[in-house]
Amino acid sequence: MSPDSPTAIPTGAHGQDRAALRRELLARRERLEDRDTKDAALGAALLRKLIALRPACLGAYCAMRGEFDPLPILAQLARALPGVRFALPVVDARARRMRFVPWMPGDALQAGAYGIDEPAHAAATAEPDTLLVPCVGFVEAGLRLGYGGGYYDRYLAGRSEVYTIGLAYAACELDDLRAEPHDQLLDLILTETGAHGLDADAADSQG
Ligand SMILES: Nc1nc2c(c(=O)[nH]1)N(C=O)[C@@H](CNc1ccc(C(=O)N[C@@H](CCC(=O)O)C(=O)O)cc1)CN2
Ligand SMILES: Nc1ncnc2c1ncn2[C@@H]1O[C@H](COP(=O)(O)OP(=O)(O)OP(=O)(O)O)[C@@H](O)[C@H]1O
Repeated sequence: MSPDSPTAIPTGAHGQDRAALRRELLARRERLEDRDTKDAALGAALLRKLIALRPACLGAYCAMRGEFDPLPILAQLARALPGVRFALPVVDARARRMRFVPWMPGDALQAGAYGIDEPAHAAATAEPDTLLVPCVGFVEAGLRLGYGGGYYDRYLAGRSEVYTIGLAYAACELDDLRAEPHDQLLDLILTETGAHGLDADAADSQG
């Protein structure tokens, strides 16, 4: 547990039952207070980190179920880093796979699998060098809990060069989560109160 998140959920209550943990975490996210303040703090930390990283192609996502919405930050980043490209996931639910499709702020979106918005024009495929990863829960070391589809783990398997930034709220920190063999550690996890994950110290020192 990190010092700035005294509320990390003890997994003891649920053992390592990922489905039960997911339910509790999603309920916590729905009950979050001061969402606007938290979103502003997380958005500012994310923008600062991205300007320092200077991605060529940033993979993002369209928020659902109370996730942090990164799209406003993309528009700000485009102004700060001329030439930066973006991509959004397009899900093939039957194959349980996703790929990334080029997208720029203002381009059309339409509802896709699970009701998540995706680019309306999805013929091209992009290969992001930096990826924003929505987290249902996380542990300090950079392990992430998602919705249980395994989409990000499958996408990232064999793409170890992609720099991964998990986005979460501090209330969704778990004190322990047993890694499964397919789980991919995230390089960095940003919340409204700080940085976690493999690269957290570097992020802190960049402010
Ligand atoms: N905004 C956003 N987009 C994303 C993800 C995400 O976490 N957030 N994904 C991250 O992976 C992928 C979609 N993954 C998902 C995986 C499961 C469910 C879902 O609703 N599962 C049902 C279980 C039913 C089933 O297995 O078919 C459920 O939770 O009730 C939704 C999205 C790609 N796009
Ligand atoms: N690289 C992989 N190859 C094959 N199956 C995988 C791989 N990664 C994950 N899976 C499968 O996907 C399922 C869900 O994994 P997990 O519970 O870690 O999902 P998640 O990370 O929470 O979901 P998501 O990424 O969709 O938000 C597991 O049953 C796992 O076996």
